[in-house]
Formats: sequence, C-alpha cells, structure tokens
Amino acid sequence: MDMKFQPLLQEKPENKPIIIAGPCSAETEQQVLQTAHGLAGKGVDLYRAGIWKPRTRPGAFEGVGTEGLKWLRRVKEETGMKVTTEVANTQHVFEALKHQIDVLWLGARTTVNPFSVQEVADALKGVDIPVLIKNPINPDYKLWVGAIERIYKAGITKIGVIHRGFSYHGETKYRNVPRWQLAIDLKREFPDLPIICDNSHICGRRDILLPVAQKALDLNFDGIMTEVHPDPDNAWSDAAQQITPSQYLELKEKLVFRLPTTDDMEFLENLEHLRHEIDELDEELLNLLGARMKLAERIGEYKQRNNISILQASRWNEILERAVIKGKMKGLSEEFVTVLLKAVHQESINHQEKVMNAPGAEA
Ligand SMILES: C=C(O[C@@H]1C=C(C(=O)O)C=C[C@H]1O)C(=O)O
Repeated sequence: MDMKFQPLLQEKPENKPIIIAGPCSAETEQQVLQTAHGLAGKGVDLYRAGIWKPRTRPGAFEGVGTEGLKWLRRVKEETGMKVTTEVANTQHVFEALKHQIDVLWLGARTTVNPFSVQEVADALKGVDIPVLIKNPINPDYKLWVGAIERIYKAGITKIGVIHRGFSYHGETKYRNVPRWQLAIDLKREFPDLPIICDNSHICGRRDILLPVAQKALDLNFDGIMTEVHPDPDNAWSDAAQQITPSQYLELKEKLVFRLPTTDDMEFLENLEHLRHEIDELDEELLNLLGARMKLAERIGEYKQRNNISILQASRWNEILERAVIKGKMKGLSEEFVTVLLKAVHQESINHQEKVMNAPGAEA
C-alpha cells in the first residue's frame, strides 16, 4: 500500500528529534503535575502518561481512567507541553479527543490484534490527530505494517511508530529485545515514517537507558520516548525502568543527536570514495559465494551418485569452529560469523538439494 505521511508535529523543525517523556502511568494529579513541571521548558515536545493500562495479569494497577485526562489537560495549560496517551478502543478515543489530548498512541498489546486496531481506526475516521503505533509484542513485521495501514486508511496521515522491543523467552539483558533490524526494515520501506525509540520498554532497567537511546539515534531514529517519574522506586507500574526528571534531563544532555545527512562537499566526497570500496568488496564477496556454491553443487553430484546424505555434521562443525576462531582474529564477532556461516551452509544445502533431486539426476 502506497502511503504518504505528513510531519507528526507541524511546529517541529525538520531533522530535530521528537522528545517524549513522562510517567508510565498517571497515578495522582500531584504526581502528573510534579513530573510535568520537572520537564517543562526543557525541550520535551510531548508529555506522555498512561491512563488505561493493559496489564499482563488482573489485579495490577490498571490506570486511573478518564479522571487522569483532566490532569493531562492541566499539564497543557500550566506548562504548554503537548500531551499524549495510549488508546485501545472506541471509548478511549472518544474520551481522549473530548479532553483535547494532542497525540494518541496504540500499545504493543493493541497492535497485535487487528480487531482492536480496526476499532481504533474506525473511531478515528474524519479526525485530524497524530497517531503513534507501537510495534506488536512479537517480532512480526507485517503485523506492525498492517496496523499502520489500518490507521492510514482511516484518513490519518500524521503517523509515527514507536519501537519498544519484542518479547523474548531466553536470558537477555533487555526487558524486550530490540531486534533493530525490524526498525531498519521499516525505515527502508517507509523513509518518511518517523520512528521513535521507547528505550524504557526495551531496557526495563535504568542503567542501560542511555546506550539504547544513543544506538537509536545512531540508527537515524526520529525521536526518543522515556518514562519519567518523581519517585521511580514507588511507581505504581514499571518501577524498575523509570527515572526522575533530573536524571532524565542529565541523560538527554548526554545524547548525541546525529543528522541524517549533510551537504558538506568534502564529507560527501570522502564518503563516496569509501562507499565505492565497499561496493567493490561486496561484489567480490558475491563472486566468492557464487563460486563456493558451484563447488557445493559438484559435491552434490558426487553424493548423488554414491547415495550419500547432504548434511555432514562433523564437517560442518569443523568449518564453523574454524571460522569463529579466524573471524575473532579479524575482529568479527562470534554472533556475526555464526549467523553468516549458517546462512551460507543453508544455501549450500539448497544448491545440493536441487542438483540431487533434479529430474534425471538418478540416471
Ligand atoms: C558441501 C558439503 O555439504 C554440506 C555443506 C557444507 C558446506 O557448504 O561447507 C558442509 C557440510 C555439509 O553439511 C560437504 O559435505 O562438504
């Protein structure tokens, strides 16, 4: 689907990151206003607070509901900051619009469900409001794009996405693993679609908020969304990942904001030169890989004639172990070498399968 997006915030100069901060949840009027005053006038474009909280299990704090929207309105009046909250159904949209919330967002648990996304989209028909769409909990690129398309088809063109990481069962330092590649894919397919990094939900802890936000900026993300609370340890939700307004401002100071590009001729010429060298190496890599597959095909022919299986685990092990060691000496990570070699091995198997199972191969 061909989509043309408009800038999320009209007044925001191009190439300046969109800064979103505020508590995970609105808890009390005092907490909402105290946090807002700690952030006002400090370059925060949008003040966030969850009013309706989808929780994993019942009984946890599920948000203050409509009452909290009045507190957000006071934030607007008293600080001049725009405000944003999460909506998940028709009633949320209706209440948020009634209380002049400036920007809406769809949460990860909503994006996973096309029925819910469609309900929100239908409620938004004919309304001109920016909408941010968080990635679905599971790393399903198409589901994420599907949610964007549903909102777009409702006539909303000020759309952005929020990358909040993906649920993962194994051991990891993150609460939600980033899988940056999905965000990079989105950038490639929709260059005009702003991507905002929710470092709080990716990290789930305070000590790595800065490197994750910086990584997002290095990947040319268009903004950062961070949870801020006046008393994080006693927050009613997501206590481990929230930081105080002053800690937040310190973090923001440390971030290095990058430009997507420049018109500096010297820089562009040097870049061009180095990129030319990369292109040549890429070409060489492909030639080598092509030649390697030709050899695999010859091995496939022998195996076929002698009725030998394609997969040879001990040989494959040897190759992988050797490559990891050699790779390390060349500064290549084990993770990269493993992923790369596994892909090469799979392609080699595919080539052999084709040769060995081709019609007439038995003859
Ligand atoms: C090419 C072979 O077949 C398979 C593919 C391999 C490769 O591409 O290097 C290695 C071992 C096998 O699993 C082989 O047996 O050598």
